[in-house]
Amino acid sequence: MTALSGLGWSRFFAAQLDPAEVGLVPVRIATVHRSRMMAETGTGQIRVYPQAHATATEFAVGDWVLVEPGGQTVVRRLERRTLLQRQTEGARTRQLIVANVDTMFIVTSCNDDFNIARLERYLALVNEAGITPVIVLTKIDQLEHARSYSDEAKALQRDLPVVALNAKAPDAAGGLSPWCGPGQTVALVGSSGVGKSTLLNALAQKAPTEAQLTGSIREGDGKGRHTTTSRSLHAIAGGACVIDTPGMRTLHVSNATAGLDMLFAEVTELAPNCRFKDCSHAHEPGCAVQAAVAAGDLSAARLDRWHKLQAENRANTVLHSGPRGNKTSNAKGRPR
Ligand SMILES: Nc1nc2c(ncn2[C@@H]2O[C@H](COP(=O)(O)OP(=O)(O)OP(=O)(O)O)[C@@H](O)[C@H]2O)c(=O)[nH]1
Ligand SMILES: [Zn+2]
Repeated sequence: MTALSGLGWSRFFAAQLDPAEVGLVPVRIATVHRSRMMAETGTGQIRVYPQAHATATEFAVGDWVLVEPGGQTVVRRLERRTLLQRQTEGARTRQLIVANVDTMFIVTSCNDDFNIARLERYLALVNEAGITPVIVLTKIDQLEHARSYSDEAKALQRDLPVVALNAKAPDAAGGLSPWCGPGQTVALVGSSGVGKSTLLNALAQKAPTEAQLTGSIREGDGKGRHTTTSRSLHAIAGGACVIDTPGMRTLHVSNATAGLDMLFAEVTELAPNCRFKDCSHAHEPGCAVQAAVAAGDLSAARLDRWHKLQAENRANTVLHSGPRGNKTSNAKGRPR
């Protein structure tokens, strides 16, 4: 394993290099501040600058960029595998949160933190970004009754991987190893206190060499309070790396139409069978979705959450007028 693959470098990025670019050095953006960025080289961090015509806000933590050997100016940013972004209130442009994350561990504990509606929000955003979601249920050692959190989590989305573990157990990282191979980048989200730091430490302790730890894992005071909000990259067990994403604490669903369709695939697939093409699945005659609820194939509560998230997505998605006055969503230029 090379130092770069421990930072998430993979064939997807290597394949993008032109023959003319073989002399350039790939580095990975670890922090972005106004005009200043720090990048991981595999042996340490260097300061890098956007090209003259660009600004740092066009870059996201996790981006791979090419620099001249010994240089600090970005020559080119490589195409992203995935991009998590969000609409900040009142802003016309979208804020880039993190790029090139392969797997998002959505962490929740097997207690009152477990909240289906919130997990669905995370899933919609993670799906939309092109990231593979994995639900990680922590604190199984503290389960008081036999409620099947795993079954409830699996029902949230088709083929959704769900891993239940005790984050404090010595083998905690083992359950996450399928997503932590060389060249992989993972990130964790979840509420305060669910065990994200505990899991991070479990993953980091199994890193092949201490020297590969390129940053401190815990940017806090040990009581769950974060003293710094800077995001960074860390090498972890199995040859993968993890990116801190504190920016995922607010969960407005916007520009997530495809992510919602994937989350609610059973509803999405029924819609073409409705009598009306633009059926809202609320009160129309001949609605295949309502029929599925009546037949007991779809729960009314799930459809209710579908309605709520659809409405929120519509309200928060900023529409821009395209060149010919055609309205387009600013997510990926999908026509609406
Ligand atoms: N018994 C048990 N305790 C756990 C488990 N996971 C985490 N804890 C404990 O729960 C508390 C909170 O864990 P953290 O890892 O700090 O939670 P966090 O998600 O990082 O929280 P923030 O830093 O506030 O975002 C700690 O006391 C952990 O030891 C688990 O699976 N089982
Ligand atoms: Zn319908």
